[in-house]
Amino acid sequence: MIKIQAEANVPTEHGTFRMIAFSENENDWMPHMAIVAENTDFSKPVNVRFHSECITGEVFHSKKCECGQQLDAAMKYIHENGGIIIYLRQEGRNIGIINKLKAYSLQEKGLDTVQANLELGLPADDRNFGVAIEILNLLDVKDINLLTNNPEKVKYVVDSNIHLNSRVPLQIPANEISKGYLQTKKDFFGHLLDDNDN
Ligand SMILES: Nc1nc2c(ncn2[C@@H]2O[C@H](COP(=O)(O)OP(=O)(O)OP(=O)(O)O)[C@@H](O)[C@H]2O)c(=O)[nH]1
Ligand SMILES: [Zn+2]
Repeated sequence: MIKIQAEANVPTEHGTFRMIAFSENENDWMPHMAIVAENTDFSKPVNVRFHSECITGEVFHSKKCECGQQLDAAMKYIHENGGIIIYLRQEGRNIGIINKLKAYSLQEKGLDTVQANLELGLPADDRNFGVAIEILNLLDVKDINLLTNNPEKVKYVVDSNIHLNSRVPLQIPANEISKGYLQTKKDFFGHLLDDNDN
């Protein structure tokens, strides 16, 4: 069972957030995180994003995906409207950074995101959002607006004890490099993306 291990207020470029670390024990160096905007009103549906770690996109501003821009957009959104980002340590859709770089290497040879994972003998997406539901329960959140384009995340909430009030799209316009990646998300995973954006 995970629990809150530590929490503190952290000022950022997007405002100040309460950062909370969740794990089974305090020696976990990669705990899941929740960042809670100061003006969050828990008596109304809470804006929530489940965000999977992407070191290439978020730290190094990779152009292959839109994860860094989505994280920034979500921080800005919850700073303005209240809400929580649940930052999940699911690098590379939970195959880890070593396997993700191996997959990128295969992508350089022409495979798409999904084909590359399968070629490595790994699932196309190995994530489970159950832990995000657990975190919402620990924070006593019962009703949410979910910031996502991913129908799988929507399904996890619908199948849980949390009420889904609405889905808020979080679309970032494609660039020349991310175009194919976004098209695969739409075609293979059924992500809810508008045509004119990718
Ligand atoms: N295996 C693999 N993982 C990737 C690749 N590109 C991005 N990722 C990972 O994908 C995760 C982000 O998931 P996405 O499927 O892009 O988006 P999502 O979070 O499911 O959906 P949204 O809520 O709409 O953003 C992060 O963990 C990234 O590290 C890739 O080419 N291969
Ligand atoms: Zn990414």
